[in-house]
Amino acid sequence: MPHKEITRDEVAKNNTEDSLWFVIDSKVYDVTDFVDAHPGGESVLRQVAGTDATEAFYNLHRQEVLQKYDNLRIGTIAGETSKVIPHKAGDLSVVPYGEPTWLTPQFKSPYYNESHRRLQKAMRVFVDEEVYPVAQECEREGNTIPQELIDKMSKKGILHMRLGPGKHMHGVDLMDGAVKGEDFDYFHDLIVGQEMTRANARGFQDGNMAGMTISLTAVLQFANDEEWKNKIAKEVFSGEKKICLAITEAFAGSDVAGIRTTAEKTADGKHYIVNGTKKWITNGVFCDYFVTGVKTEKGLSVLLIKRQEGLETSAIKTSYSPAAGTAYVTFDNVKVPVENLLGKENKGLQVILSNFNHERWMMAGAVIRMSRLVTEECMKWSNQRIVFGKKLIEQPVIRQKLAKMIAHCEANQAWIENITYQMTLMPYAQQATHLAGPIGLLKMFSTRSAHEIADEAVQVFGGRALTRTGMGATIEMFHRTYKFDAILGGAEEILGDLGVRQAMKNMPKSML
Ligand code: HEM
Repeated sequence: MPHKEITRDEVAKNNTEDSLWFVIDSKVYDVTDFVDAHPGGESVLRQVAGTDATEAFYNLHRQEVLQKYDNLRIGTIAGETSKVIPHKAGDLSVVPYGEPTWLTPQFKSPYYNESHRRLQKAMRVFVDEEVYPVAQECEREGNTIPQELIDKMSKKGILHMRLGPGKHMHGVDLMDGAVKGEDFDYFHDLIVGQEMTRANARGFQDGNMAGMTISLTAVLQFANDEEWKNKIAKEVFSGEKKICLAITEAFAGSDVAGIRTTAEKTADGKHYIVNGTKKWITNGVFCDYFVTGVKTEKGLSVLLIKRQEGLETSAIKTSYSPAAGTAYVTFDNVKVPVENLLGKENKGLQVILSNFNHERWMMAGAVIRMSRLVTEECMKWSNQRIVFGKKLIEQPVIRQKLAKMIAHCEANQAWIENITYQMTLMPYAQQATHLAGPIGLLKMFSTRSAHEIADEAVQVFGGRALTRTGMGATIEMFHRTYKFDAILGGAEEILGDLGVRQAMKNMPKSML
């Protein structure tokens, strides 16, 4: 039926109570039975009955609406072809600046090779087909990630990849052979993070194993028993068990040393007894293991604590979706075997700090990608929306806003690629010495950019940026949630300060 050819005269005749047709982009829609269900109301559809409603439609809707309601399409106008480009899974954006330069055909990049391109393609298809629909539903309904998606990601090696390069990748099949585990580098890592962000659901983005990416690393690097480490890693990488990082407390956020949860050794020296609370614990609601910062006799220590009697979690309501599984965690005389100590007793700060750089770099990558998605939305909207009788893009003030947004996106992507390149050449310990500062500054700047971009995007979209559904949904979410990137993993001010302090360590002692 949809392939039927229909003339414009025929469409024009169907403008009655009993038969309501119109044309959008050379395709004919019969909305007779849809009028009652149309979220925008019945009268607006009757006004365009029998006519070409392309302009009216695109002034108010996203292209995806037509894909969703494709069952209303009854044919095409004889002799005409569609001008709208429908999105297919895996497609690159055709909007200028909608992709970073390395994914733009007319530009070259020194950083990416064929395996990066293969991985990008495979990830784009996977995110479009598998992650996006689940992410959107979880974000909307406030549900945490379904096991089915975790299992699919585990099979594709995505859980392994989220931890970055390392021994845990050796021999692992990644996206059906897109890249060998042994060859996986920080550019592959950047690609995975940036592609996953495109699911465009900020609460879900953290709910999608963010806890694992910042806590399992501590087990892999600091477990004191190889066999025990391998058992935990296997459980988590298979998706059977979930793990998160429990450091922050009501008493201490960026000020890690200020935590008050205690771990006292039992008289026989075989256990720690843990008491205290943790706040803002991403994924805590559904996790089996908690990599927990505790106060021991002479300093900070880190313990892997299993969910058990005495350990309770409750959901915290935040400004993003409960899909993140953000928890308040209480420990009441929780008994933990001493074998669960990560690193050395009282030397926990090193364990906690060791993963900060990767976490911050990863967060910067994500917010930079999300900023681009928002900029792309603004480019599309400005080109589509008619106000005061002309396209929004024809207003110089709008072009100024877009120029600013694009400049922020391009500057940040170029900076993160430069830092990523340095990371590929430095062992982890050297990264801490030379890159903790630049990564701190990058994260600070990328969230300052997000602040500017969110602000401008709301002005471009107007009222639609204030509603959670419809054309402005992406902007509404970004404006409501970009602060998670500005606070989590170290607040902007702390990171800026870290960057300058680290720079001053290399300042020559003599006056210059
Ligand atoms: C097959 C054709 C159509 C479908 C499937 C459709 C579907 C929808 C949907 C799902 C929404 C909710 C908002 C969103 O998700 O974007 C909506 C809103 C709306 N629609 Fe339609 N629509 C169609 C055609 C039209 C046409 C031709 C007009 C004529 C002007 C129209 C006017 C509106 C209005 C005024 C709103 C409210 C927009 C807002 O609040 O910003 N629709 N429509």
